[in-house]
Amino acid sequence: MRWDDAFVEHEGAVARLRFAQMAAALPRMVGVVLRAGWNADPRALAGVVTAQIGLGLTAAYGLVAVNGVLSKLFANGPAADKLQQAIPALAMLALVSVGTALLQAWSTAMSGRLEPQVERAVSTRYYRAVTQVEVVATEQPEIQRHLEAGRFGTDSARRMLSLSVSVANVVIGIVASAVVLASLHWALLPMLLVIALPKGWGAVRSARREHISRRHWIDHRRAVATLLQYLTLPHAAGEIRAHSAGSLLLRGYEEMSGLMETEQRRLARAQAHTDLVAGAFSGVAALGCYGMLWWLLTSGGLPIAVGGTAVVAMRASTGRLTSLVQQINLLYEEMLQLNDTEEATALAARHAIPRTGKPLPSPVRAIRVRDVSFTYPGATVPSLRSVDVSVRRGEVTALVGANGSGKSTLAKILGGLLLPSDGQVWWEGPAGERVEVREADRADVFRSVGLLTQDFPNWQMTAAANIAIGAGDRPRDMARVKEAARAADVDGLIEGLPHGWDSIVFKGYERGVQLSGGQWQKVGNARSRYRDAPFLLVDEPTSALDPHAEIEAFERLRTLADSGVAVVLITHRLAATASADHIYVLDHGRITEDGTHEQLMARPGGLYQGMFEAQAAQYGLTSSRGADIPAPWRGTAPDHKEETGRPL
Ligand SMILES: Nc1ncnc2c1ncn2[C@@H]1O[C@H](COP(=O)(O)OP(=O)(O)OP(=O)(O)O)[C@@H](O)[C@H]1O
Repeated sequence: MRWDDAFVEHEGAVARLRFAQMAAALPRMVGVVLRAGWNADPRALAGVVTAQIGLGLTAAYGLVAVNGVLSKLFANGPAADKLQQAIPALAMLALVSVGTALLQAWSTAMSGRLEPQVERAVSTRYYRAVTQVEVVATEQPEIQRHLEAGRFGTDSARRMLSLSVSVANVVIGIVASAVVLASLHWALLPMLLVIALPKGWGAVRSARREHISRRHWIDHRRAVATLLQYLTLPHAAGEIRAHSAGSLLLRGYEEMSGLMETEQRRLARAQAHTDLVAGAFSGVAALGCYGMLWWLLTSGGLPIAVGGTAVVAMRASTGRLTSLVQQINLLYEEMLQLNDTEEATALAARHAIPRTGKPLPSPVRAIRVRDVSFTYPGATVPSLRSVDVSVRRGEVTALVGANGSGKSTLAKILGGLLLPSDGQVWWEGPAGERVEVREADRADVFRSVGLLTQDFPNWQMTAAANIAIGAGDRPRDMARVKEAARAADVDGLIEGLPHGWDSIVFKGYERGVQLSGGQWQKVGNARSRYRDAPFLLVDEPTSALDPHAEIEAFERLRTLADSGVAVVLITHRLAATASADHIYVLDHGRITEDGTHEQLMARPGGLYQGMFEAQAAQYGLTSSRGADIPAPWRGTAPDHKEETGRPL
């Protein structure tokens, strides 16, 4: 389950990334973090930067003070006098320590304030971009993987900020030491670099290796996480016990974890090898440096006090370098992850639903689908072929057909979620003025549509939120939430729950309750009603309802259509479609028949007639015209056509 295709492609890209390119990428990524910090809280960012510069200066003054103390101590004269003369330099050292502590505290307070804001800014930008991606783009596995990979870097921004602060701190300290060392003797500076380089090389190499590995195994990690999630999910609890699915899942987890452990072992071995090589080179370099210092001291090129300061500075700098290498290693790892998030955000923007477009006619009266074909990305056959459909306000339009015939795909085309591969979808106004969906303002399209998909989400939220989320672009209106719940016949149930509308409709939370499948479907119906849109697309809205609830639900849809809404009903319950104003029959992505129930039943050997009679036979009803079949709203709803007329 490794990310095979993308793995090869991605490995190449990362492997080609040379040290210089990575060194160039680091400031860019730190720039992303700093920009996010500046936009979120400029005062806190300015505080952190000032504190860091101050810390660099105190480090330099500290070394100057050490040099002052040592020069006095190594000068000629009685010990008491030398100590006396060293007092001002010692006082400066003490002052520098107090200053360092104060600046450190200030930096900690400011970066603590800044970090969560930076994380929020980067996360919000990423998640906003991801939720605006065209549905069809999310169907492409390589896009989906890149978008998914971006998720791991959202908190990297926070860690990068804290690491950048530490790195800046250490770098400023090292630069200060370097300046002081260079001013003592020019040859001391290259020594510092020679010690640092091998460790820097080792750190970058390890970080790259880990990152490449993480990218290869991204699908694997997702699968392992999903397996574990099933084990604790309440809705899977029954099957896990009754079908012994738990042991199967655990076995799968163990096998997959075993593979990951092998990879971890490989990484650990490679890292140990790199560390050894880097440590050996660094050790040899340190030996050479101290040898050179010895030579400078013995050949008289360096006074003994300066030699002492150099040893203090080099020891401090070597300590700082070791910490710098560790910090840069972490920083680099975080940078690669943040880079993934930035790339995912940019990719999402490239595949985003356009934000501009022509406004729809006001009011929209109909949607006309003309000669529309649609093929899902990666599919070899089209799911829709040259489809012509008209959906009018004030009517119930039914889509029927065998499994996989294209009904849900057509509903998504009607709702503007998918754009046709060929053909047009026109949104039409009262005087026949029209806008094609590709040119339309899609936000306007989405505002005009209420949608209940077959697999609508059961949000782990309160009952009220589960309905109000049907119109996430409007502030919650409890009166309308209750009205929508009443329209879906679920208000009584919710009000009877121990915490009423505030009950969390998911077991396992405090105030959590469990709803049945049919009750959930009513909540889903209420949600699409709350949308209050002129076009309502409902895909199998009654599949989990009992017979009475089902009949009532269809009657309510009829009433809704009579009030001027266009209802598009997808169902396999053909008794319900019998009263639809117009029925389209799909077969392998084509519309093979359309008309009223009576017209379709009058076509001997027709697909609709065959399906209807097959269902009727289950009830022992045999009429070939379906006259014996009680349509759910026959006789109960007013004659809507007479009452409302056909608007178009
Ligand atoms: N996301 C997708 N990616 C690729 N192919 C898809 C996708 N969704 C559906 N299909 C294919 O498109 C065809 C039509 O599917 P669709 O879901 O529209 O059928 P349907 O008529 O709604 O079926 P059902 O009655 O079973 O709900 C099927 O062959 C299906 O496999």
